[in-house]
Amino acid sequence: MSKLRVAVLGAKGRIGSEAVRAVEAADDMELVAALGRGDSLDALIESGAQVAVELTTPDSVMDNLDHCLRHGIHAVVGTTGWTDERLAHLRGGLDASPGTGVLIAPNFSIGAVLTMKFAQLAAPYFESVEVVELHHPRKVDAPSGTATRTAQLIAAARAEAGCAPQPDATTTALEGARGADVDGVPVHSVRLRGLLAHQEVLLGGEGETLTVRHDSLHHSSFMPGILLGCRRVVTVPGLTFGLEHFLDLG
Ligand SMILES: NC(=O)C1=CN([C@@H]2O[C@H](COP(=O)(O)OP(=O)(O)OC[C@H]3O[C@@H](n4cnc5c(N)ncnc54)[C@H](O)[C@@H]3O)[C@@H](O)[C@H]2O)C=CC1
Ligand SMILES: O=C(O)C1=N[C@H](C(=O)O)C[C@H](O)C1
Repeated sequence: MSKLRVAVLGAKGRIGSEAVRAVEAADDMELVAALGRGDSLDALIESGAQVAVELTTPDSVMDNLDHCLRHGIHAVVGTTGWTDERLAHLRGGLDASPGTGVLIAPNFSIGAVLTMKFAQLAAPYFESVEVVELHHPRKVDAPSGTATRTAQLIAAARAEAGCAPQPDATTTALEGARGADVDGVPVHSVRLRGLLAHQEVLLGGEGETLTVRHDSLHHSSFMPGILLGCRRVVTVPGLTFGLEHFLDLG
């Protein structure tokens, strides 16, 4: 059976360099290109890549994806910075490239995907929910893509269940003290030397609290999700948002 031809964009970065090793080690894949900032995207076409794994920066991802879609190359995207406007632009590119698939995964680790599921499930049963994400200090964006997605899922679950707004008597606060407001859910970002990628969802009700915590301790935690994404994205045209859609979570 022929191997899946995979390229990695952002190949010298923290997660990109790990992805290069993971693709090289996968029996069913061939690493055909490993591109860094400044490398010509023509190499993607010349390499015959079927899938591009996009692990660059929020300022590069859109141009890279535009290029992939123009050439019918499927994409597995871990890069953060997604807004409604960016998603609308991407959908336009996909409409013009029928048959091409793009997976955007706010988080490739199974534990983080489950954290989001658990938080979504629990959120309607508690009066208060806040998200705390903790990352290494070289991260350029805040809140994390995972925390933003988690808060959006929580807010949607609470809206669907008809939950009242969260109790909060704050009338004066130093700017930022209550975190960022993502669809009504406070999200707090910590940047700390020694950490990699961590998240807590704090839920509070009458006389009880529940904490759902996930820790990525090494970039290897993201690799099974990236490889799964490459295998599946070539079979699912259009936009898939969230790795959970490629997992059988029941
Ligand atoms: N979805 C997930 O599970 C994960 C997502 N991430 C996200 O992946 C992105 C990268 O994270 P890190 O590796 O920590 O950052 P990093 O800064 O270590 O790596 C990014 C790399 O991309 C390169 N780059 C920038 N523009 C480029 C371009 N146009 N073409 C090719 N390479 C380019 C940079 O030179 C750098 O080497 C971030 O948005 C981060 O949030 C990181 C870990 C897990
Ligand atoms: O920058 C990182 O490191 C990570 N970025 C992603 C995010 O913003 O959610 C995924 C994970 O948290 C690691």
